Amino acid sequence: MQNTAANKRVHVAVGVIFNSQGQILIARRHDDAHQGGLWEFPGGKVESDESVCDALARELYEELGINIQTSSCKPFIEIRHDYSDKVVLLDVWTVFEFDGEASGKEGQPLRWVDRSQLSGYDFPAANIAIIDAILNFA
Ligand SMILES: Nc1nc2c([nH]c(=O)n2[C@@H]2O[C@H](COP(=O)(O)OP(=O)(O)OP(=O)(O)O)[C@@H](O)[C@H]2O)c(=O)[nH]1
Ligand SMILES: [Mg+2]
Repeated sequence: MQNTAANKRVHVAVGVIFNSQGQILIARRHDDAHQGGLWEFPGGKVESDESVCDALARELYEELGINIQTSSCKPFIEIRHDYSDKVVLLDVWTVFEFDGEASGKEGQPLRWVDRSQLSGYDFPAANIAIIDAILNFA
């Protein structure tokens, strides 16, 4: 099989996590990661044996040390984006309830920000549509 962007498509579970003050959690991607140095909403790749919500719960525990109930993730938006080196399907969910205090388990910087502050951070191109949806979210 050719090593094209199309067969490198990755399905990603992404969480827009709100705290009790309505702030949203963002994390800075490692410099050497794909889209490194940019800010992201936490999450990661869905494994073949997982539901998207199970994948999100696993990734949020691994990356942040928080626990979510799968009943507390709600579908928000799906974004397909073609980077020159890979195609991603970002399956974005909101999370309003979690246990524990988020910390950067992989050494990544974290910030809780008001949604009006999101425009002050650099995100991967696929995230523009996610941020628009957050700004229009009731
Ligand atoms: N988690 C996350 N990934 C994003 C966002 N926006 C975006 O384009 N991506 C892309 O989605 C892909 C997968 O995300 P990831 O790197 O978090 O995957 P992962 O946690 O499983 O990482 P790993 O490969 O180190 O195991 C990356 O190519 C990344 O550039 C976002 O807001 N959050
Ligand atoms: Mg990740």
